[in-house]
Amino acid sequence: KEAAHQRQTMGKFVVVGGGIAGVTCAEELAVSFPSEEILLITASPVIKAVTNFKQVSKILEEFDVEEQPSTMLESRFPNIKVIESGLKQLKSKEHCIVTEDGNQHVYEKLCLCAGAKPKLICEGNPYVLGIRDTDSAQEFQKQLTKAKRIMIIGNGGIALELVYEIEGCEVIWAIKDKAIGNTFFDAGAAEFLTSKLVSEKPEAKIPHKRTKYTTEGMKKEARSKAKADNVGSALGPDWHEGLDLKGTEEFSHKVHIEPMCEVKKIYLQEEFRLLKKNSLTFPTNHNKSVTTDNETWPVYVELTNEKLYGCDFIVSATGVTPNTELFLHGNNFDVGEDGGLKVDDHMHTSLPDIYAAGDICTAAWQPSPVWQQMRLWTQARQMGWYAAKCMTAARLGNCIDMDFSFELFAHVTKFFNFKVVLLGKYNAQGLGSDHELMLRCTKGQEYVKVVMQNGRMMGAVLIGETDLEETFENLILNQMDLSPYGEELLDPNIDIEDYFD
Ligand SMILES: Cc1cc2nc3c(=O)[nH]c(=O)nc-3n(C[C@H](O)[C@H](O)[C@H](O)COP(=O)(O)OP(=O)(O)OC[C@H]3O[C@@H](n4cnc5c(N)ncnc54)[C@H](O)[C@@H]3O)c2cc1C
Ligand SMILES: NC(=O)C1=CN([C@@H]2O[C@H](COP(=O)(O)OP(=O)(O)OC[C@H]3O[C@@H](n4cnc5c(N)ncnc54)[C@H](OP(=O)(O)O)[C@@H]3O)[C@@H](O)[C@H]2O)C=CC1
Repeated sequence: KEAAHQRQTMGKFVVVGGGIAGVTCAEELAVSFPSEEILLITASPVIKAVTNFKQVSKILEEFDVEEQPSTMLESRFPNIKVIESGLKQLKSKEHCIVTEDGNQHVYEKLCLCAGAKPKLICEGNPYVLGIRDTDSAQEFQKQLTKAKRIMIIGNGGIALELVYEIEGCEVIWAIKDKAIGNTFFDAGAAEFLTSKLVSEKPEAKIPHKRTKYTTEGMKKEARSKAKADNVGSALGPDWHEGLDLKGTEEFSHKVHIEPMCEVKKIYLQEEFRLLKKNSLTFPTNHNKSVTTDNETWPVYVELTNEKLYGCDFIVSATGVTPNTELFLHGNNFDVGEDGGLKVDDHMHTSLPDIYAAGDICTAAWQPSPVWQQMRLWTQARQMGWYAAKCMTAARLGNCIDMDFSFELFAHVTKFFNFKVVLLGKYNAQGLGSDHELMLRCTKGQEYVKVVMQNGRMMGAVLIGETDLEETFENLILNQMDLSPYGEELLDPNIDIEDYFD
């Protein structure tokens, strides 16, 4: 009977997910097959579009991101049809998917781009927030306007951005490591940035790109549906620019770092009262000694260093888990250690005619020695584009080489108002002890680190306006023997661009 309600539609190329990976994939397929209908199925009422794309160098790229109603995508690409409905079931043996609206769609080739969700330190606690999409960011902002003190757990991208942006609220930042920003920096770079964190924030920020949210005209009920299902697309560059991240107090910046610890236990107010333990006040420069806090807080966090703090709420900025659960049901996908769908060097999963791209997938090919997967906006775009190219080649029976963007890891972003460029094995990941570091640092201005192995450049961290990215990108790509140049490589008096011209 249910089947009678289902309208069977035929689709050749079907893409699931309206984030940057899915949209890029659908766009590229639409260009390759202009006379075919490409189906984009997405649970969120808005899609993410890349605009103002700029190739900064061979591999480094910059772009703006716009959140747009799906009709805008359909008008730009008349052969893309967006279906605003969550995917309910994947029947890989039958080459068919079922959406929540009850319809079935038969695919010839399918690309799964359903992203990831925050990996929270504990599920179901109303005082533990994760940040992923526009709705969760707005919820965070709403809670922050009423907060005097919050706790941030995690030491990656989101935590780094938040501790710098939040004003008028005490922030206790608990990290597992000795130094801040372990996913992006070593201790040296962390020290360079920490000095910026403890000094005043500058009045004028450097101009930069921002995410625009053009949600006007979007159906209200559709947005609240996405919110209830927690399936919005991930935020991206400068996501916090549109949000006023201010607590209840008048001071600008108050961050206390608790290094080398994790969360031991979280207590709600009543549980804490029964515990009959003392919590601590916010440590300040003037008062580093341990003092009992007399305030009552909605939630308390006990750390593994035995310190106990009360706060208004906790942000769990502790990484992401790929959204694979639904697809694994009844389908025997190979899954990576991080929970992503394993893909080969053609973005193909272990199941016939199913591809995956972006945060949902785990790169399971033998990577170039200077590339690694990170769940980033840029990689989501590159993977979505390349997956479409591979799907096209498979349909036409053509061979296709791995895209050049996977030759070298390259990421440009901004932390603490500094431009940050990461290239190759920027933290000597996987290089063992057989490598050397060269450093150049001018406090408050720039930090340059290169990772060398056997005289070859393997990676670099460039913080500030160093203008070195293009040259270093080339040096890493061409693996030239740089031993004759020694320390001169970072000599600020030598114009390195001319040197290697
Ligand atoms: C706060 C924050 C800041 C970030 N900042 C940066 C940054 O500065 N630079 C950077 O490079 N990266 C950044 N990232 C990471 C970046 O946003 C992600 O890596 C990237 O957006 C992933 O894109 P995606 O298309 O794979 O997934 P997503 O953007 O998560 O999109 C997944 C899509 O799938 C849909 N979907 C999910 N389940 C279903 C289903 N069952 N049926 C149908 N559709 C479904 C969703 O609605 C969504 O449209 C940030 C992430 C966050 C959370
Ligand atoms: N500017 C940029 O490029 C930005 C990128 N992003 C991206 O968005 C995604 C989400 O960001 P985010 O959540 O910060 O994820 P990240 O993966 O960047 O960082 C997660 C952090 O949480 C730590 N962690 C993991 N589990 C625990 C735990 N149980 N207790 C304490 N710490 C823990 C990790 O440590 P360990 O590594 O030791 O496990 C790591 O420091 C990431 O893919 C990130 O790359 C986000 C913001 C900005």
